[in-house]
Amino acid sequence: MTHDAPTSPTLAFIGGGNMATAILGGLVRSGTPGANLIVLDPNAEQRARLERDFGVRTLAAADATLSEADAVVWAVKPQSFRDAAAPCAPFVAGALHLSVMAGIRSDAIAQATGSDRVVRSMPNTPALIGQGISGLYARPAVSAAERAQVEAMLAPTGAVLWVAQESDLDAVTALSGSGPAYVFYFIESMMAAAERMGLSAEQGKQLALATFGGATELARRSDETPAVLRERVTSKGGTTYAALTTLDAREVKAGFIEAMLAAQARARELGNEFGR
Ligand SMILES: NC(=O)C1=CN([C@@H]2O[C@H](COP(=O)(O)OP(=O)(O)OC[C@H]3O[C@@H](n4cnc5c(N)ncnc54)[C@H](O)[C@@H]3O)[C@@H](O)[C@H]2O)C=CC1
Ligand SMILES: O=C(O)[C@@H]1CCC=N1
Repeated sequence: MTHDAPTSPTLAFIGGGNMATAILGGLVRSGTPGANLIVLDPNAEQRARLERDFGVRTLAAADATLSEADAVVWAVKPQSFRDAAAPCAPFVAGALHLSVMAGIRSDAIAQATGSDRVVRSMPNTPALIGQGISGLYARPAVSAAERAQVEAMLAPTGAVLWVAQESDLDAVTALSGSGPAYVFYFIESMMAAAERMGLSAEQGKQLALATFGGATELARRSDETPAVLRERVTSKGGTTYAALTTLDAREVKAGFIEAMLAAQARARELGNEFGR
């Protein structure tokens, strides 16, 4: 899809790091002209990279250029939000705001920007290849058309899932936001085991990636639950049984659930530290 430059909204990104790059890449690939994208980042290397790769306009510090933005995307670390927002606020009170920051509550964003039109999202890094999923929450002041605008902005990065309560985003953060790291952790473990069993790390990686990809696709296409699909792999007294019995003896499932609850608690804590 291509947009005509005059009708394409102008978007300003505050912070031009990993997450901003993932979203910018999707927008540019799907036809948003670089001239309609403004990125504010104090880091000169980030600015040079984004100008070169996407043809965006960049700013080293907040100025009146930001008032051109129909929507502002907040993509700084939660710890940097307050410092980043203060100099931008005079220029962005009339805009729609989309945040990808973990933990920072929409109250805090509305207060810091002077705009009640705030959508919070929690994307994940597969957004870089268009296979992410973002949890989304909109404050009541956000219109249906603006929700659709946010969906269109995020569409090139993958799927979206709206939640009705803002607190649900802490769970989304623990699941899909941090989730790619759990999958990589699992793949690393499989690769380490492969080496212990005499395969090369490369062979281990090939087998692990194909297994993850295949099992995920099977679960997606099947009408059965993941539990039933697991049982189908597990012959009584067989190899999978031996593996799963060991995982259960080590209480890996309970440990995993505890780990995700810790991530959710940390997301809440960030909100308490940096939100209102
Ligand atoms: N990395 C991930 O998997 C995910 C990250 N997030 C959230 O995305 C946000 C950004 O994370 P990343 O892109 O990974 O971080 P990053 O460190 O790659 O990018 C942050 C950027 O902000 C810039 N910056 C610092 N101070 C600034 C200021 N005052 N004004 C403007 N720009 C400033 C930095 O120079 C840097 O380029 C975080 O709030 C994080 O919670 C959300 C979902 C997933
Ligand atoms: O670890 C973090 O805080 C961010 C949020 C989700 C993924 N990375």
